[in-house]
Amino acid sequence: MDRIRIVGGHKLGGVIPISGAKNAALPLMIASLLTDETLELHNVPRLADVSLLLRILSNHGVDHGIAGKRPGQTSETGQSIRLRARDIIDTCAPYELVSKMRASFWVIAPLLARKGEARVSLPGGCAIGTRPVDLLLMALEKLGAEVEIDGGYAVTRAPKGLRGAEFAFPKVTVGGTHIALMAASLAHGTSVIDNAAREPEVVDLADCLVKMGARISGAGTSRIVVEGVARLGGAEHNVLPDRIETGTYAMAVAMTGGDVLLEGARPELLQAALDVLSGAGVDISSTNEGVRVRRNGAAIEAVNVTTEPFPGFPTDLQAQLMALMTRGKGTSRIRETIFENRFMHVQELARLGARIRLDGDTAYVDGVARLKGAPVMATDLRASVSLVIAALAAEGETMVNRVYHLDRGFEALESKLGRCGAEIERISG
Ligand SMILES: CC(=O)N[C@H]1[C@@H](OP(=O)(O)OP(=O)(O)OC[C@H]2O[C@@H](n3ccc(=O)[nH]c3=O)[C@H](O)[C@@H]2O)O[C@H](CO)[C@@H](O)[C@@H]1O
Ligand SMILES: C=C(OP(=O)(O)O)C(=O)O
Repeated sequence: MDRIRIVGGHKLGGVIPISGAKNAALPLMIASLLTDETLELHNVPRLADVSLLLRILSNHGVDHGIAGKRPGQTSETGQSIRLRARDIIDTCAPYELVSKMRASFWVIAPLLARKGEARVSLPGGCAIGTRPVDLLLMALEKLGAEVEIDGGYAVTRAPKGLRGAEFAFPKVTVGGTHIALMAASLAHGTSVIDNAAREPEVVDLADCLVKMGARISGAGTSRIVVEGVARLGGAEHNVLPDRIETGTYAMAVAMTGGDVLLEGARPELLQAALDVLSGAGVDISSTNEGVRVRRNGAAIEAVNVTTEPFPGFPTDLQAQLMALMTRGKGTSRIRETIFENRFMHVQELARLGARIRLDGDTAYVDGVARLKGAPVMATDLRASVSLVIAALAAEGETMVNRVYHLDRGFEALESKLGRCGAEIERISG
């Protein structure tokens, strides 16, 4: 199994290109199941989750190919892919594939909308919480599907097609909103989705569906209206830049000190996180090329932050912020409200010398003068990268084990950081 070795203590300086967003690319790829024409996606990150989803989509009959490079795309970052689901050959998504990645469950919506049936394994448990799918199934039921759980599978049928409906999610759910958008786009009649997720990735999916012929208004607000259409067609779409990758590198630069341009980043996608960093004393500025992050000598001030659905501070940046605050001046308070068990990084950060107390959904982080390298291991994607951030500022060597978590969501991590002066290498095997 690969490991990443980091020797801390180097300031970061230079340019880090921001990749396409994993969490936008995945639902966009799944949307290819809604049409028999070609969906061409650009700026798709080269990630393990993308490769796995391609396997899942192939299983349903999606042909895929890598399209030519676009200006600015290197062999290391970003790819253009063409997806075509001429016919759906299988409406079952098996346990072996779906259990590896939560987002793969979302194929349930286009399979049902296009073929009138779907049998999809319930997604596996995950290191950040229980993550039920009750609200996703509720949305499909509201749109006229019959749903039952059979042998660990969600089995849904709508033999006469889905029909538009008006409903509200009792809790904001990104995946629920994605699948409601896809299903409602091919339903008979109009749907109104209240308390919809406002995340930029939802807007990106809606924009692409509109290019495919869907009639959607209000994406990005908590009330989305979808007028169903009889069929959708092909389209070409650029995946939006990854706001979580942007925030992660911003925190890495804040941690080590230095001056880095996050090229292609869009500040409006993560304003809450950038505001927290500014409040902590980090110099953040928007330029025509992206977001510039600087910290030269100033102390990192402690923060008081609660994770919330967009436009609030994202749960996917909570672990990274916690890593940064291990070097903060005073005690930071970080409250996690989205996932009940997203603190697996706490015990690993402690190996590096961090002082963190947990009290229910809140972590209290007492800043320390120095961290020291150690072997660490994390159990999920963002927790893993929080260890990388801490290691960049720790004295001596840190070995981050179980790198496959990082490969799920961070494209070319070692070379992006290495080119900015970090001492970081992957050790294979
Ligand atoms: C691939 C992808 O885009 N993943 C993101 C997506 O996950 P995902 O779409 O799975 O997260 P949700 O927004 O659905 O989850 C939000 C909350 O709702 C709960 N819930 C969700 C569905 C349901 O049927 N029942 C239920 O109770 C969840 O357990 C969680 O407590 O949004 C999360 C919240 O921004 C991010 O952390 C993930 O990175
Ligand atoms: C939790 C995440 O992903 P997933 O929903 O695929 O587990 C994430 O991207 O941080």
